[in-house]
Amino acid sequence: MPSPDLTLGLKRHTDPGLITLLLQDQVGGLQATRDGGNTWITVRPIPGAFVVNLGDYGHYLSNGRFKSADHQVAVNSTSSRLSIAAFLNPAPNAQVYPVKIEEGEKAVMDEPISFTEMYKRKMNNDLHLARLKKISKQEESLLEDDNKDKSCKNLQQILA
Ligand SMILES: O=C(O)CCC(=O)C(=O)O
Ligand SMILES: [Fe+2]
Repeated sequence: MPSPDLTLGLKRHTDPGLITLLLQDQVGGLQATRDGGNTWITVRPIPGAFVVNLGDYGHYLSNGRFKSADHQVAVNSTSSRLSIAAFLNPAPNAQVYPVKIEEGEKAVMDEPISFTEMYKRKMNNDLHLARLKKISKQEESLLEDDNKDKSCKNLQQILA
C-alpha cells in the first residue's frame, strides 16, 4: 500500500464462526487486542504456523469462557501482504447456545438463536457502532471548526 494512512487494512472485528485458521506471510500485520482496542499485540508471523482464532460461535458455545479474538490487520507501505483464512462456520440454521451452563452461572444469551440470526445481529451491531463513530467524528470536526471560528474572531478583535 503506497499510502497506508489512506487505506483500511482490515478493521477491528471478531470472526463469527467457531474457529479460523490463518496463514499469514512474512510481511505480517495481524494484531490482536485484549482491552477493547486501547493497545494492540502484533501477531508475529512464524513460517509454516497457523494462527487459530476463536470466533463468536465458540464464545457463545463456551458460555463466554473463551473469548472471541478481537483483531485487525494493519497495512504497510513497503510490502504487499498475502494471508489465507479458513473459516470454520456452522450451518446457517445451527443453534447458537451454550453447550453447558454450570450451576450458579448465568447464560451469555437468553434463548437459542440460529447462526444466521446471530450473524444478522452482529452485522446490525457493527453498523450501529460505525454510525456512532461517524457521528462523533463529525461532531469533533464541527467543534474544531467552531474553535477555529472563535480564534479567528479573537484575532480580529486583537488586531482591531
Ligand atoms: O489477513 C489476516 O491475517 C486476517 C484476516 C481476517 O481477520 C479475516 O479475514 O477475518
Ligand atoms: Fe478476522
